[in-house]
Amino acid sequence: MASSGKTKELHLVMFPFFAFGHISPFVQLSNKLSSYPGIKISFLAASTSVGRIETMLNSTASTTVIPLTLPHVDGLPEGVENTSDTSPETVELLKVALDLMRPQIKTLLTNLKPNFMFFDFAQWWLPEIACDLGIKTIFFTVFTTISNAFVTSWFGHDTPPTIDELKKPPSLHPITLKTFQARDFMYIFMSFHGTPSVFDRLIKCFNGCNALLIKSCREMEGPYIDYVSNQVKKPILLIGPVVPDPHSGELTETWDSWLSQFPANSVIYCSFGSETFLTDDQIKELSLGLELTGLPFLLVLNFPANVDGSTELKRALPEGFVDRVKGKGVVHSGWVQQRHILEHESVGCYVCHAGFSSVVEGLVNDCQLVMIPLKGDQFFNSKLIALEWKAGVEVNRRDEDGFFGKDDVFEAVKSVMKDSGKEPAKSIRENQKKWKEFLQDDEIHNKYVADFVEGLKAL
Ligand SMILES: O=c1ccn([C@@H]2O[C@H](COP(=O)(O)OP(=O)(O)O[C@H]3O[C@H](CO)[C@@H](O)[C@H](O)[C@H]3O)[C@@H](O)[C@H]2O)c(=O)[nH]1
Repeated sequence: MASSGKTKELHLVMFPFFAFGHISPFVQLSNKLSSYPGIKISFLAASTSVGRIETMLNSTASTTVIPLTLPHVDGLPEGVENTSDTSPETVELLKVALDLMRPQIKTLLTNLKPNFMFFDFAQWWLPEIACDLGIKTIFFTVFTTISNAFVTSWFGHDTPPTIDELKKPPSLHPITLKTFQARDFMYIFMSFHGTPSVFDRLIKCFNGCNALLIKSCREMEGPYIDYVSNQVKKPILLIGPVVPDPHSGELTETWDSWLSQFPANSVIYCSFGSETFLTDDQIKELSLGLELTGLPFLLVLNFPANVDGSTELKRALPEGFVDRVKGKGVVHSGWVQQRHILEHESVGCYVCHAGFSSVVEGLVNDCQLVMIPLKGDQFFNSKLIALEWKAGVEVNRRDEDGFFGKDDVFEAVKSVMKDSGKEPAKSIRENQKKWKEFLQDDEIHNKYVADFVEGLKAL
């Protein structure tokens, strides 16, 4: 092991799945830990993502990004090494490539000899090779504990749960899922290209790791942490809320001057993160709903990598919409400086997909959250925020297919943005403030990190 010598250095290897929604939390974890004395980090990444990851990591001498070579997989175009470069048809092939990397990772670990390997949900084979090499493994789940509680509800089932069972997960009682949400979850039990399903990967990760690391804390998700702990029967380490470090740089002049024309807290920022795409119907209803509110808005809509964003926008937006909202609403496709935008004083409402980093960024910037969760963990994040923390609202959807209409969007925005002195807006704002304070409390963060490092050393 590398920790010999007087410094008692801990060498950690980070290995997220090839998706920025996964890479970002691993980067945030690395940034929290790299400033801790005696910690050295090696960050494994597909070679085409290295440059971007290096810009996200705090530049300390103790963190190194190590490029990986993805093997050739029939059907996966050369150079496609991240979910952001794939199409829905090829996305599962990234897991095929990942599974073929076992020998490469084994050689790398043999040379690096780290103390701990932090790995992601897809690398089900990792604990086995690490164990052979005497390296301890930490399964770092990038999802909220409520999402993990849902998944672990089905531990011990011989057959996949039915839609009706999925709608009433024992771990979430009394919270239930709608039919369209339960149907979406059938995905995790499906196998593609002969590789293990997400559920089978998760079981192997939970069972094989030495400990589970969750980016949450008792204050945020106490009962779910207890539930997961009971289900997985492994030590659980908590790193606390992973709130991104203060960002650097300024908001570009174009967006700054556009937003600055409007009164404080009046603009709706609407976006769906890095890998969530809306259907044509959803785009239509959402844009008409934003128009109905009468508030200024910045709507960001993205599309899979294999289609042209501006062509898709022209096709999907309602006829005449862009002209009608000119001066008050703007639609954009592509990456934006989300944290700078949410921080802008004119922005007061964030309509989003409930990706967890995004909701945290909304809460700490005093934006009222209106959530339209579209897949997977987003459904649970939204329930946590809207039903347990009561710090935001979810747009009403039809049970069977998840349809929402323009009026549903309008009503949800209205409920948090109009009459802020009346219920429910009043208590939602109070709760948002309470969570903002908690999420920004450095003392709590530092204590969690210190306890986590001690917990790691004790393993
Ligand atoms: O144009 C953009 C889009 C995103 N971001 C940033 O990207 C991050 C997105 O984070 P989040 O909303 O948590 O994740 P996504 O990458 O959108 O979502 C994926 O990953 C999350 C887990 O990390 C899951 O909760 C989601 O379901 C999954 O879609 C945030 O820091 C945003 O500020 C930008 O800066 N600009």
